[in-house]
Amino acid sequence: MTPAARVQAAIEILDGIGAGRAAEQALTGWARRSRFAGSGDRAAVRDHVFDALRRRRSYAALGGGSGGRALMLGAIRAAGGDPDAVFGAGGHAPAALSDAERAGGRDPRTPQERCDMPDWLWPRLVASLGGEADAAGRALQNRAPVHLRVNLARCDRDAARHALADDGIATRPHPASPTALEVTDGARRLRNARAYLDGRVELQDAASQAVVDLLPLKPGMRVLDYCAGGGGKALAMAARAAVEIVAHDASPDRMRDLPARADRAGAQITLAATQDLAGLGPFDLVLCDAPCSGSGSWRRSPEGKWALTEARLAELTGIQRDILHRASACLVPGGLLAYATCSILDDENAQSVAHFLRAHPGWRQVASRSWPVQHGTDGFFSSHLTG
Ligand SMILES: C[S@@+](CC[C@H](N)C(=O)[O-])C[C@H]1O[C@@H](n2cnc3c(N)ncnc32)[C@H](O)[C@@H]1O
Repeated sequence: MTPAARVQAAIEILDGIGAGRAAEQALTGWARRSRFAGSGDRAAVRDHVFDALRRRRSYAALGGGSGGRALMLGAIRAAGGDPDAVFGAGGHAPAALSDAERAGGRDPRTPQERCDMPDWLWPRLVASLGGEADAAGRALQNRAPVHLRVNLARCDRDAARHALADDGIATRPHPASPTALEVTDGARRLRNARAYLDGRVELQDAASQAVVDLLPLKPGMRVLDYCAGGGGKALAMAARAAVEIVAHDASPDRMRDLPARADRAGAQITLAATQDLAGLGPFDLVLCDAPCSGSGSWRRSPEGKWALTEARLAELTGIQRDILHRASACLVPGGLLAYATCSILDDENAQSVAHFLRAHPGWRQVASRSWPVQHGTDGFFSSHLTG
């Protein structure tokens, strides 16, 4: 496909997303209809689409509209390119620009437009991050790096780097965690790399790894991963210390791949349904990697930025408070309750913790840390509580 034909494909996919289709679904539908597209084409079209979703607001301002054509016109203008080299370039290129399209568009005006944030959310971001809100918003406009966790139960970081290099994947150590690598070249080869297939490395953001590094895990401890999901943190805990891990999730289906992942990593993890928790406890440590807005990972899932509403945020904080309350009942006296989110919003972080402490006299926070998204990882928060 020519570069202009890739832009036309992105326009069609963005129009599908604008009509209500999920981004992945719209991309898969296009790929099925476009057997002529090679892997390089598919990757380039995907990048166009996700770049436009991350920067939907500023591209819409620059392109003079919210449809696929306007967003891609905005993208070209934002990059300082020549729209006429793409629109009307012939073949499968987008049709030539109309006079109205040529005359339309303007620079983004407000900080929230420049940072691609919804209006309602901007004051909350400023309240959460103060002068860093702008930097965080701008960080979320860019693609996320690919981070790996080295499974130290299997090999050390240097050995993993060499094994990956043998399969054409270049990495460098990431400062956020002693287990973290950042892929600098060859990320698309990862799925077939031997070190990935045999469990020496896992895909995991460096801040996610750092959240686990902070847990005071000791051999023999009984640990509950209360919101285990796919089990990324449960696997990281298992690799760090000989602890007994029980994984739980309100939607057990989310844990369906965990047994195979644990096998691959050489880890032992017991899956538990909610009704079994009382019989399996109490635990020395309970990790609540709570459901949240995902605002710290909107580089990876940019649709979430535009889908979040005030009502949904309020619902999420309610769920987080309920989880903290329930999880605290699973601990031995004096055990550690570790709360984490991949959110950069105070509402879900310090405020959810403050609410728990107000409702549970005798409990106190013994540690708290944030990983700002503008420092090269997903935005993350963690708090350690004990009662
Ligand atoms: C942030 S994700 C967990 C990610 C996972 N810990 C990892 O590292 O891969 C949050 C999980 O919480 C689960 N969840 C939502 N509400 C819950 C509840 N009330 N109790 C327990 N888990 C819940 C969701 O199903 C989701 O899988």
